[in-house]
Amino acid sequence: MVAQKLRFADKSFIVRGRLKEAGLFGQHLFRHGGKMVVVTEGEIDALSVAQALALKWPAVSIPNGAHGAVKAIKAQLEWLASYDSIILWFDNDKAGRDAVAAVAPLLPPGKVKIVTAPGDCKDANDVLTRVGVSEVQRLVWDAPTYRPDGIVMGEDIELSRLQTIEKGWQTPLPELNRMTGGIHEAELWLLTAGSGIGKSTTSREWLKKALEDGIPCGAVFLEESKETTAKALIALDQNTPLSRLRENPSILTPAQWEASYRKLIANGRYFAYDHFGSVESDNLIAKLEYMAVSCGVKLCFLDHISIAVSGLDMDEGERRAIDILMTRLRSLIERTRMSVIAVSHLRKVGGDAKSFEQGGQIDLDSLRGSGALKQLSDTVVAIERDQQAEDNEERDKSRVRLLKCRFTGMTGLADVLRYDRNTGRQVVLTAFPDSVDTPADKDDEDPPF
Ligand SMILES: Nc1ncnc2c1ncn2[C@@H]1O[C@H](COP(=O)(O)OP(=O)(O)OP(=O)(O)O)[C@@H](O)[C@H]1O
Repeated sequence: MVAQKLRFADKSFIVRGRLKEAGLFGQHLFRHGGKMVVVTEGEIDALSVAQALALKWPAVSIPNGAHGAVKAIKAQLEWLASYDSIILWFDNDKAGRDAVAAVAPLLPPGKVKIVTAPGDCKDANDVLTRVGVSEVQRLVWDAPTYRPDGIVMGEDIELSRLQTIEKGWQTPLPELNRMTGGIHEAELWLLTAGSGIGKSTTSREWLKKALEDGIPCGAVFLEESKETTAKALIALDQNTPLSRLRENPSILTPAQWEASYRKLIANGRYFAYDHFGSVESDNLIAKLEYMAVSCGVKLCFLDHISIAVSGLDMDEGERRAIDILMTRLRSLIERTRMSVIAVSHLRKVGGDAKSFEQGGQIDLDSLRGSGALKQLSDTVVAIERDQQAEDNEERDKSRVRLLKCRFTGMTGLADVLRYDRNTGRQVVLTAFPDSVDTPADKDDEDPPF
């Protein structure tokens, strides 16, 4: 005997000796190893379970109540693990439930089962005295196996959910669509190019098509006001260069303004982020979450990553800030299932290599700021163009290069685009391959998300 616990009629108790050395209450009666052991929160509960199981099965109790559960279990881990099945039956109250949640992950995975006393019964002794022996037996034998949060049995993954069609939204670029399958639910796409090559122009073209396809869209263009973005969409719709429309709004008739405005802006599915010059990253993530959850946005355009992190006050600089933003963005996308197309910049090329503004070839390591950009994105699309080409036609021609695509694994050159200076539109020079749906074929289809 190393210790004695004395319990008085008023439920107060004192301890004599060294309880720390005593192990679990009742443990000394049972051997090392066996099929099953029941662990309760109190001594009387252990006696109750033992009696209900005809004294044939080990039943022990932690010595110090719920608050000492973790320590007591940790000290006897080896002995408990020697049993095939460890049944935890703690009290049906907050302290008991918290103790089970803290103790269960300490024990070997797959061995732990949990009993919860039914209804208003507090513990095993309560069940024995108020309901009876057979209920105690039933609860012990039927105890469900403990599984940590987030672990799912294969059987619980429904077959029908595996058979759903995963259709991507088709961008305006047919070859890119063929190579990627389009933008699927909960995907993070990066769009990158050298300075002034046409990232924003491309994003707006895609945004316009998504709105026409009936998809609720978010427009987070951090370098321009919400009015400029809206004006740019109207300019695209009216095949007018934005610069011309800004200088002279009356090149469009009131009816033209109204028609494009109703179609693309005031249509119930266009949501713009009014950033007022503040682009603090925490705030940005909260706004994106709101767009996804409360506004039902399925496709969000974020132009661009570097300005989104400029509000983050980070000693470690831009790389760390981009890591954090990308990680938050990724988890937001997983939570909300919204897809994001984010614009990202390129680093300066070193040495004699051609710059990205002069048509230099882009690869994944050209992304500026952090490895997280390529790692956490599903798809990375680059646009290459020689801004300084002698030949006008060559200067306005850009090549779309797929750098990464998780969905299909394809990479390489995709579409070729020509920028039409008279209309401000990107014209796709790629021929529509037979296998790709033309926009006309898709008229009567539902949107993919
Ligand atoms: N393929 C193209 N050929 C020629 N000019 C283009 C092309 N695409 C866009 N432009 C024009 O180039 C200018 C810059 O385009 P845009 O703002 O889209 O570039 P960006 O890559 O987003 O620039 P930044 O790096 O400053 O964010 C715009 O005036 C646009 O009209």
